[in-house]
Amino acid sequence: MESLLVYPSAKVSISNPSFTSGRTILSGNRHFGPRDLSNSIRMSSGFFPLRCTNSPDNKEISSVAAAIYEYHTDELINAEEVREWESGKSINDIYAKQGITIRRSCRPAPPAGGGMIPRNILEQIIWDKEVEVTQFKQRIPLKEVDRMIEDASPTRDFLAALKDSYLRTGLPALIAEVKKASPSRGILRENFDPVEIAHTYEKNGAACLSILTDEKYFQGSFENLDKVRKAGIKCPLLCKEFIIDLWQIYYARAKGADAVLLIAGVLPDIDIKYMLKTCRELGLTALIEVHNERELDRVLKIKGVQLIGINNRNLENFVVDISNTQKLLENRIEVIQGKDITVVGESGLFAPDDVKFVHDSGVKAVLVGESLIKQEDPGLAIRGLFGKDISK
Ligand SMILES: O=C(O)c1ccccc1NCC(=O)[C@H](O)[C@H](O)COP(=O)(O)O
Repeated sequence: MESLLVYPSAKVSISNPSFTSGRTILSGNRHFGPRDLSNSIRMSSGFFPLRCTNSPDNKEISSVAAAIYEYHTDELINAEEVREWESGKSINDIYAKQGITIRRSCRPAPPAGGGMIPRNILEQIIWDKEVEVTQFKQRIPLKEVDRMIEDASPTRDFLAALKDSYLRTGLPALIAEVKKASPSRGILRENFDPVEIAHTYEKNGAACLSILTDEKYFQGSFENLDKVRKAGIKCPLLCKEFIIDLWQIYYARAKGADAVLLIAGVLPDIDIKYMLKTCRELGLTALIEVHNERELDRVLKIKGVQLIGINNRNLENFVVDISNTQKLLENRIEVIQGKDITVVGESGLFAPDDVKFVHDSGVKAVLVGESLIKQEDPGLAIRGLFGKDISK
């Protein structure tokens, strides 16, 4: 059965049996915009096979398309990005207008002429992710992921766990990161047992855990996420991944995630909106990460955002500066509090003074990897980071 390739903000195409963000639409296929869809799709019930009456060969399309179609609220259909895409503007031009400097390579079907060279490590990671996700989707189509989700246990409330911990300790709630390696620091821990680390983090007061799933750059895996989830850990789990496609969100849910990371420096507003909606439907919390004022202001305009992470690390050049959290919150804390948004301070936190500094700036949670994972007992290291035992 052929499937409908759908990109939320844009064109759809009948081509191969998976759905993808439309940037990988293959040449030679006929493209449809959301308005075509609204006239042509007969929905059965929500998530199930449909018939696309204006497809070239009137084939059944995937259930995913139904889910995506449902998302075409008026707001999204009329979004400026959709109009721009339909009028032929390139996805990277649309991104650039929102201040997104990370381009898409549209691999594994490169644009005619090719020749794009990544401008920085984050761009390289995203381009590799485009290929990886395409391969993953061929191996495990969404229908299969859907079946896996049916067997998965219910999600736990990531945001509530952060809020409870903050109320209990009066200190920023800890999201402790299970991270073996990183592009900026190389191997952080040789003797890496994700389940053992997760247990010691939980025992020593972490409210939630962040599990790296990227293999190439962080030596993480979805298997680690699955293992930690099945090891009796009660803390809610963040799937720390470079998400560029809805499939990854479904897969994260199937593998035991309670929350996913959405990076505003990589995703345009319309993707963030779709992905937030998908997260809500799957019972997942979305942690939306920003690094600069422009990204934060974009995200603050999106309805339904509850959790924002301010990354002190510039992912394009690895420079870490914890005053970034203060700089971004300085003039926005009232707006943020008014919307009841919880802010997480991310990266570069090593000592109680660092935690106090970001707390004073307005964060109610922190995401910490390196300074814990490098210690012999990463759980005990939590006491050093907070200057006290936060488990009681
Ligand atoms: O950590 C990196 O080198 C890195 C490089 C490129 C993209 C993302 C990267 N890290 C993700 C994170 O921001 C951190 O894992 C997280 O905030 C924890 O930071 P830290 O406590 O400094 O390990």
